[in-house]
Amino acid sequence: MSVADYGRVFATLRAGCSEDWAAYTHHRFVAGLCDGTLPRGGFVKYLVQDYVFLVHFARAWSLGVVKAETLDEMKICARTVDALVNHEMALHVKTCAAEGIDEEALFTAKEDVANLAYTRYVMDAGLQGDFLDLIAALAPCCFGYGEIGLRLADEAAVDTPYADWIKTYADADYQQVMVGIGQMFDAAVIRRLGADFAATPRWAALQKRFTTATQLEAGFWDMGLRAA
Ligand SMILES: Cc1ncc(C[n+]2csc(CCO)c2C)c(N)n1
Repeated sequence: MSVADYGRVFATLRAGCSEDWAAYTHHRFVAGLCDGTLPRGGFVKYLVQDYVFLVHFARAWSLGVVKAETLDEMKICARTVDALVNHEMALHVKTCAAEGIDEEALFTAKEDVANLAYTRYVMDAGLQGDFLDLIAALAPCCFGYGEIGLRLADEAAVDTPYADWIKTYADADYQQVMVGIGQMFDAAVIRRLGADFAATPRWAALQKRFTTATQLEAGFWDMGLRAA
């Protein structure tokens, strides 16, 4: 498994904002997860905020069901909503429970503005635009964490206390979900814009959605470091 398996659309968008992409995926917060030097307080603050993030992301993926034009698009979006609310959030609940934070406290946690800005930006991309606008804004989250998970599984210190987090995103089943999302993205873009999608007049606007969401991901890590 490698990022090459995430598809052509993602590869093109990633190459279209390589500096922002590097700032997101090689952020100091990520380096701290990798070598274990990230302060625990920063990680817990991040996880609490990330729980709220996933609640709103599940809403945005649900909007994908509404905006889908094919059954395959609908299935992938519905499956992702299920993965988020019934599986991915379990990591947050388990880790936070060990810190004395229960799920009710997670659900009602006060959102940091960097968190709020990101999820509402994605939601608005989908409300204002069509399915492609929505998925361009959703993409950095999926493929960025997939890419980070794969890299950290190789590079992480054996004794990093963040091995559970890394395992969640490097996990083969999880990677397969990312590959499925990447295939759906490719099909959705080619269906609407054609195989030469990057040469179409719409492409710049879709790249902008992806780049902005990538910058908001970096801002999310910054928030975790502010708490540390
Ligand atoms: C700030 C932030 N960005 C991305 C993810 C990872 N993520 C969230 S939804 C999703 C798609 C389906 O699981 C993925 C990979 C996260 N947890 N927190």
